[in-house]
This record gives sequence, structure tokens and C-alpha cells, in this order.
Amino acid sequence: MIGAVRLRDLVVAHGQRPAVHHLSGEFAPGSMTAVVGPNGAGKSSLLRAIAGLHAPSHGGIETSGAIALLPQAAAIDRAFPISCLDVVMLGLWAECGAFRAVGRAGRARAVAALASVGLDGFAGRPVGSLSAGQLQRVLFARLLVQDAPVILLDEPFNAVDAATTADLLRQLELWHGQGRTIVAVLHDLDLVRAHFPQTLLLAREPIAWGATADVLTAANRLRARGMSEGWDAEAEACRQAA
Ligand SMILES: Nc1ncnc2c1ncn2[C@@H]1O[C@H](COP(=O)(O)OP(=O)(O)OP(=O)(O)O)[C@@H](O)[C@H]1O
Repeated sequence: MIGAVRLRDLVVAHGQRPAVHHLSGEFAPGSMTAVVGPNGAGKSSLLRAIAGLHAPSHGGIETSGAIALLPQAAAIDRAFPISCLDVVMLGLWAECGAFRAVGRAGRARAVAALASVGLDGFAGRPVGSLSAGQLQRVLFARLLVQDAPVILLDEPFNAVDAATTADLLRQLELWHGQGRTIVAVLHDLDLVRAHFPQTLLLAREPIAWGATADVLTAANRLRARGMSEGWDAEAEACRQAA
């Protein structure tokens, strides 16, 4: 079914060290899920694996339909001399191919996407001149033109002020209302409780996955913290995955 993401005994490792350890479950089509957990819990590694940027070392990921990823802001090179419009048009890559120019219609879609995230008139601005919130709006405009049934977001509200967060959350809820599958890595648990019906609590291993109120209990959070501290930087290779 379009928009489903199924994980089967998934292990994602960097070298021999597992970042995500034996995770099974499904992001159902049209679901809106927060992925939470301590630093180093494997959240970014999970999103990158689902997006096809990092091959699993064990188990599998089944997806149906295109996947769009909003990477962590820290992973973006803002010194690269590229305009806001160019960044948004990169979202048309899958549609247009690497070596074909984006046509007039694609360009118009990119300009309209910038306007709909509140950046009318920003098309020619170099991304290096943007505030953190404006850059995040540009990246949301890129997600808009990608028009994917599955949208993955890695800390989308990091270093973003309250007004921008509210605007971007509205966009997420619009996508959710359109039946897209949303998976977002987040640290603000109040925001998760208020806006995300489903939560996956990860500490390399899954602690809990289901309705947000059932997952974000004090006991589960304590367990996640304990497990994360137990898995220090010298974590052993995963023998089961070998
Ligand atoms: N490219 C890499 N090479 C080697 N190790 C990596 C790499 N990326 C992540 N790791 C390690 O994998 C583990 C999980 O990292 P990951 O970034 O997935 O966690 P996270 O939950 O997203 O953390 P944070 O909340 O701090 O962003 C960490 O121990 C990290 O050091």
C-alpha cells in the first residue's frame, strides 16, 4: 500500500557498531509518528536508512512510493553558492532526471512552493544569507515540490523560533490530512504530545512504539536513558547481525 514503511529486524551499523538494533514494525500509510530518544540513539541513522542513504547491515526495509527526507540542518553546507530557488528545484530531480533542465512549469511550482512557506520574493537569495528559520522554510518548500507519499524529517524545528515552528507544524498537519506518512525526529516531548498521534521511542533498540501517550511514560523514558548510557561509544559489534 502506498505510503507504508515496514521494518523487519532492522540493524543499521556504522562499521561494526550498531546504531539501530533489531527494530521491527510499521509506519502505517497516513500515520504521523515522532521518533524520540537520547542523543546517539540511532534516530538519524534510522531515517537515513529508510531514505535509502545507508544500507541495513541486517534485516530489511520495505517501502512503497517515493520518500522525501529533510536532513538535519547541521548536515547542510550553507557555504555552497546556490539560490533558494535552486535548492527547491533540487526537489524535482527525481521527476526531471539529473541531466534535464527543469521546465517552466517546474520552475513555477518551485516559486509557488517558496511563496506557500512565506518566502515570496526569496527565489534569487543565496541560501548562505538566510536565518536558520528561513533555511528550514526553504527545505520545506523542497519537500512540497517533491510531493512524496512518505516524508521523513530530522529535527525539523531545531534552532527555529516559535512562530516558524507553528507555521511548519501547520504544513506537517496539512500533509498528514492529505494522507501522507510523516516520520519526524524530535526532542521536544511537549510538542510531540500535542501534535503526533504515534511515537517510536528508540535507544538503539526499540523501547516502545505506538500511541504517544502509551509510549512516553516516565518508566519508558527512564529505560531509554539507561539503555543509551549502557551502550557507550565502544558498543560491541552486533553478533546476531553478523
Ligand atoms: N557516519 C557515521 N560514522 C560512524 N558512526 C556514526 C555515524 N553516524 C552516526 N554514528 C554513530 O551512530 C550512533 C547513532 O547516531 P545517530 O546520529 O543515528 O543518533 P541520533 O539519535 O540521531 O542522535 P542525536 O539525537 O544526537 O542527533 C552514534 O553512536 C553515532 O556516533
